[in-house]
Amino acid sequence: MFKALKEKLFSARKKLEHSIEVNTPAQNEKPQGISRAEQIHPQQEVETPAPEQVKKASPKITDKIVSFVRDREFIISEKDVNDILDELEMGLLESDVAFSVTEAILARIKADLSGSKRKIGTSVDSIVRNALSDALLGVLGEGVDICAFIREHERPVKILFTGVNGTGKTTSIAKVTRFLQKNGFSVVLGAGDTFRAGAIEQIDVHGERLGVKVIQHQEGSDPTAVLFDTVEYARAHKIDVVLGDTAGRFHNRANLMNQLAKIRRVINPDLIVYVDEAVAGNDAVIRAEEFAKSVGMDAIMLTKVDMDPKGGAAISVAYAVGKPLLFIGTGQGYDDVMAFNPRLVVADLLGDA
Ligand SMILES: Nc1nc2c(ncn2[C@@H]2O[C@H](COP(=O)(O)OP(=O)(O)OP(=O)(O)O)[C@@H](O)[C@H]2O)c(=O)[nH]1
Repeated sequence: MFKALKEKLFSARKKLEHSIEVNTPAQNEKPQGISRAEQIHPQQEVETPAPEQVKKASPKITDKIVSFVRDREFIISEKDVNDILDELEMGLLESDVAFSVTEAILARIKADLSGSKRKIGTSVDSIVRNALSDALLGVLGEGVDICAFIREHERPVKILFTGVNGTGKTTSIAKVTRFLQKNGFSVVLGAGDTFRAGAIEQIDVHGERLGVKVIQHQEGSDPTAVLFDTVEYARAHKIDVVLGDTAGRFHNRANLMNQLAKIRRVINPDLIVYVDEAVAGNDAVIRAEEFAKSVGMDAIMLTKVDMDPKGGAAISVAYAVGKPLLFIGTGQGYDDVMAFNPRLVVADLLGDA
């Protein structure tokens, strides 16, 4: 996942480490006797003992100087990081990370690194890695534990899927069904996309394969009525979760937008999940922003992450919209779905997974 983005982050990480390494004493240099004091950078205001004093120093004094040297701190200058951050900025933008998100990542790294202090003996690698990790987590947010969310809410929990046509919404509903089943929840599906020809049949096929009931009406019927019946069915059969399909829509289609407003009013969903595809890159982020402004959403699902080496949409969308990325689709099979866990994703991006 995110091969290109990983390479850019890796390159920036190594260059930052090198820059800090050459401008402050090397991490692996162990203070060796008294001569170590002489290696201290002259700007660091260390009172370097005169060589003759050092020669005469008792072992105890020598130990003290060595430990003093080891505990010295070196300030990492803005210069050490600036050039590399310019390069990282280009790399992030090329990977389709949104401009505002790129700026937020860079600002955080800069704030964390420049002016910070590095002690002799601390690893440059961990300083840089932590700065990148914090910056990425800052834009990815905390994520959502969907299973905990369902447990904490009154049943049935109503989750509505909406978004742009043709991005894999129906397949995603099937994948989430499988995910919830594996986590011990019962599911009923509502065929609320009554607008697109074939959509009802498509979700019906998924329902049959997954062994879940699909509530459906005629093509062209009122989706609110379908979803209302789905919620009633769930109540009557003590089903944990209602997953409601809705017609894919663009924010400029007034009739479909009004329909969605009606569904929200009547069904009162616990979560509205906006679905779009990661391969759309920055366009997906812009669409999500527009959708959030015009309709509103509670969480996001990005499909086709497996086909997107850049990773920009997945990194950007939660920050851009101010809502968590809930799931990512990672293939065409029912099991190809991951609950989005920012910490695991960052560990993977920085090569620690
Ligand atoms: N590689 C990959 N393909 C996916 C993923 N999610 C969906 N697809 C594929 O995308 C295609 C379209 O998915 P559908 O669920 O049929 O969506 P749609 O019919 O285009 O339209 P809507 O349901 O309205 O979004 C199908 O071939 C899916 O298998 C994913 O995460 N990765």
